[in-house]
Amino acid sequence: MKRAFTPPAQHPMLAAPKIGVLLVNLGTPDGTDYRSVRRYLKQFLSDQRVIEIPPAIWRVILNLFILPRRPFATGRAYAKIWNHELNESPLRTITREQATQVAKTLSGQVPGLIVDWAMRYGSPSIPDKLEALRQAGCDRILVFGLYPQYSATTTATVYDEAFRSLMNMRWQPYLRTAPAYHDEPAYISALADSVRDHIDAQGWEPDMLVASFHGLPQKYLDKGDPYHCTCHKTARLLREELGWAEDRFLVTFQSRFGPQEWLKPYFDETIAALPERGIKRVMTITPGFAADCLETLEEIALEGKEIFEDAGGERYSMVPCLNTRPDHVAMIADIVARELSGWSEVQAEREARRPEPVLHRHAAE
Ligand SMILES: C=CC1=C(C)c2cc3[nH]c(cc4nc(cc5[nH]c(cc1n2)c(C)c5CCC(=O)O)C(CCC(=O)O)=C4C)c(C)c3C=C
Ligand SMILES: [Fe+2]
Ligand SMILES: [Fe+2]
Repeated sequence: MKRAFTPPAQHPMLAAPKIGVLLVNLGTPDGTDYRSVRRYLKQFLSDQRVIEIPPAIWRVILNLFILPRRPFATGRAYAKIWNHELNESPLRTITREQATQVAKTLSGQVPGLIVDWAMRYGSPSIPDKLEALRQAGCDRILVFGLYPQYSATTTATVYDEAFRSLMNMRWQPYLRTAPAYHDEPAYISALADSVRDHIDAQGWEPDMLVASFHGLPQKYLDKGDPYHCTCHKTARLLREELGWAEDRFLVTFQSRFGPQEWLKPYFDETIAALPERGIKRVMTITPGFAADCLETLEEIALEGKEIFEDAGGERYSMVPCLNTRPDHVAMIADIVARELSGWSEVQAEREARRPEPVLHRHAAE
């Protein structure tokens, strides 16, 4: 006689299967106070993809020389750009809004899709969000690093963390990662349109457009990180899309950290030297950042203006990051849709087969 199978009480019940998308940016502290910034910096700067000094030596330097002091200065910098209304950093506000907008854009296109967001450092964390997506029924998840230019220090560490999170799951979702998009035509044209829109809004033409990318230690380029080359490719494509001459466009690298040599030319030195060459009206753009953050709002918009004006510059303005511009949201949504190829068809079939949400059932039942 056939006996009915009784699943154990703790047997997982699976919600109707769905597809998840997790947009991930770098991260940010929970507050501007010493403790919050220290916690964030400790996690960030303990990442061996970011700091390649042997861990035993680096731990001593980090704990004795960096963490006792740097959180004060970094906290003061965050305080200048903090979103007081929501009590969070602009990077967090913008990333959340990007996820909401991408979800809206794709809602009619891909059935059963959940779009969420996470931060590589700080909260909400990648493991927490992957677990939440799994709980919501996502058995296939696309992780999308919000970095236009691939670097081991950014893109790779996001994907490392995502795969590491799966190590703790008994029932893993299937994971895909989205490629960086430094030369996507839609990204380049959104950048060019953002420059044109900014010039219109400001009502003046710059003598020079300075494209500033976050720096890396020169050593990482020497060891094979492709980031430097892809930054230059983005910049060249942007200049060509704008139709500007080479002498009206510069590429620089910002945000040096530590005493070693970083990618050159350095942003601060470059803009300080422009006024004496007669270049008095400058606009800056930061194509390497998908969202405005400390590095753009404080370092480029505020500090950069001060450096340029102290050196005799007359007009200075930063083109905002692509943030939630409709062309940026559409570009992200298009890449997501492309990278879900195959999965969206499977999902459409699942939806067609199953009008009602179905709980997990055993074949023997
Ligand atoms: C966009 C690409 C980025 C690369 C490449 C990158 C490399 C990199 N960064 C540090 C050290 C710091 N970065 C900090 C802030 C920060 N970095 C990025 C992006 C890239 N970093 C962003 C978007 C932000 C801002 C986050 C926000 O909340 O707004 C900081 C913290 C601030 C400070 O204390 O100065 C540090 C430190 C290294 C060492 C590195 C490559 C090796
Ligand atoms: Fe950084
Ligand atoms: Fe290069």
